[in-house]
Amino acid sequence: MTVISGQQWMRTERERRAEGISAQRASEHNTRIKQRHVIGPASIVYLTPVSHWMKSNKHKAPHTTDTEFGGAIGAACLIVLLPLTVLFLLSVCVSAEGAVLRWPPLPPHSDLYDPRAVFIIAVWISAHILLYMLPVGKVSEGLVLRDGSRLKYPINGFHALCVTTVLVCVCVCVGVPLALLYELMVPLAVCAVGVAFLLSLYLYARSFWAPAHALALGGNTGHAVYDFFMGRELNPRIGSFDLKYFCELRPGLIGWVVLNTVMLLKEVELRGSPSVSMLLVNAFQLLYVSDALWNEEAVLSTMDIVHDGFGFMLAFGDLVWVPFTYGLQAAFLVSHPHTLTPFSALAIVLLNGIGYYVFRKSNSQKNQFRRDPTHASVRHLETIATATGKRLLVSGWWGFVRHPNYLGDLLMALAWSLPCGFSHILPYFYVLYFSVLLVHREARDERQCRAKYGAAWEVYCSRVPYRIIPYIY
Ligand SMILES: NC(=O)C1=CN([C@@H]2O[C@H](COP(=O)(O)OP(=O)(O)OC[C@H]3O[C@@H](n4cnc5c(N)ncnc54)[C@H](OP(=O)(O)O)[C@@H]3O)[C@@H](O)[C@H]2O)C=CC1
Ligand SMILES: CC(C)CCC[C@@H](C)[C@H]1CC=C2C3=C(CC[C@@]21C)[C@@]1(C)CC[C@H](O)C(C)(C)[C@@H]1CC3
Repeated sequence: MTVISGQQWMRTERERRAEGISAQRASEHNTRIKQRHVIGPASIVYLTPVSHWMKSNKHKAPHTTDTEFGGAIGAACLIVLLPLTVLFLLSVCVSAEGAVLRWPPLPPHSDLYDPRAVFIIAVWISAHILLYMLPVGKVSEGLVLRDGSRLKYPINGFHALCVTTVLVCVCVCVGVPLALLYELMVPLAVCAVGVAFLLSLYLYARSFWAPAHALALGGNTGHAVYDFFMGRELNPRIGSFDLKYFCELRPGLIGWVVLNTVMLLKEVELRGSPSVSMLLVNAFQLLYVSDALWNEEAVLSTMDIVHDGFGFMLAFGDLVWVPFTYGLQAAFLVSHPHTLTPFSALAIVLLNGIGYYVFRKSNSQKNQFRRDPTHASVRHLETIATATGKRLLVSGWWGFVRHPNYLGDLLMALAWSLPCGFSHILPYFYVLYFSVLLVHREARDERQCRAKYGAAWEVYCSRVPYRIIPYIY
């Protein structure tokens, strides 16, 4: 066991910086507040293996003891069930007779694989690797890592989206039959699942060569299946190419809107013109993806980049789950047309607009506050001091609920489903899954913040009692 002075964790962030201790390590110092046993007025004993490792042995790999998703058994089930879920949802979506409780016939073996799908996925990923490596846009630094270093990231995702949009427009103008991809949805998804598995195996294998400080604190239990799922290495890179950052925002997210366009083209091919519902789903989701890429730098401080290892969960999430399930509404509308009244279309646009406003304003307010708390747009806001030296906002958006950005995101999710009507639950899959994801994510973040900020977090919770939905949750 390691014993440190009781005052050590109370130092301000500036003092720690002066001593060359990273912000992340500083916050980990405070994480220990929760885990300490005071055995005398000025001494603290750390009990968890992770904190013990951090303090006493920088060169040994972390050993994770807290597991999520039901541990190794839960992870094993998810590794099998998630790809099956994607195939099931796609099969139901593209079949006009299919329903959640009336399964369409399973696609024959031969329909699962198509060499054209392999070619398309290979070209798609290669093109985005090239676009990522183009020396355009600025280069930003990520948060400080455990070893005190900061990684550099290219901020050119929006360029990649623009180039892709131009290429898609050119293809449409010169008559490339993009609508054909609709028929290839299942083999494309199967191929993407293959890529996610291969990538995760590579990530798992290479993590054994990574230095201890490069491992994520959450994915190192020593149990192969669990660690494969959660990811052992935090920021795996080949040279300066960051695999996690690349996958998080490029092939999957941009692939999602391209597949939406394919659905729109297919609808035009079948019915002569796009429906209002299809146009709304396409426009809303394009806005969401454009926003993510326009604000690409903000992703560098998300939980996924800062905290989570890169394993099957994120590889599959980024490369399969996002492109093939987030746009189910558009796929659904191709085989289940739905006509909206002008009034309901207007109401849905309004709902998406409100959701987007809350999502963007709250995310920007926090990002601005974290970057520069003295900036004119945030300096008037009321805050609480914490022992880490960082402050917590208690007015403005973050004084409304503890996760206003999740609330906005959920309102948008609902607006993406409503254009499909109420005949089927399938278009509501995203909003249902997303509610579960955000409630789980909120609980994870809450745990981390409580450990990081201790008493200050309790004060924040009493000042802002609702997590996501005012007066409800
Ligand atoms: N479409 C999708 O599938 C998904 C979308 N998202 C979206 O991504 C966005 C980012 O979400 P996520 O990364 O989960 O987390 P958040 O952007 O909500 O960030 C949480 C962090 O914000 C800081 N924070 C919390 N409360 C305060 C406060 N009162 N004042 C100042 N800082 C505070 C804390 O970090 P610290 O104090 O260390 O700065 C906390 O850890 C959200 O809009 C979410 O909806 C997320 C997941 C999936
Ligand atoms: C397959 C599992 C059950 C769940 C996998 C979860 C992932 C799909 C999501 C985890 C966090 C994500 C984020 C976005 C997309 C979904 C995943 C990868 C995000 C890029 C979407 C666009 C937003 O504007 C954002 C804030 C940039 C998001 C960041 C988190």
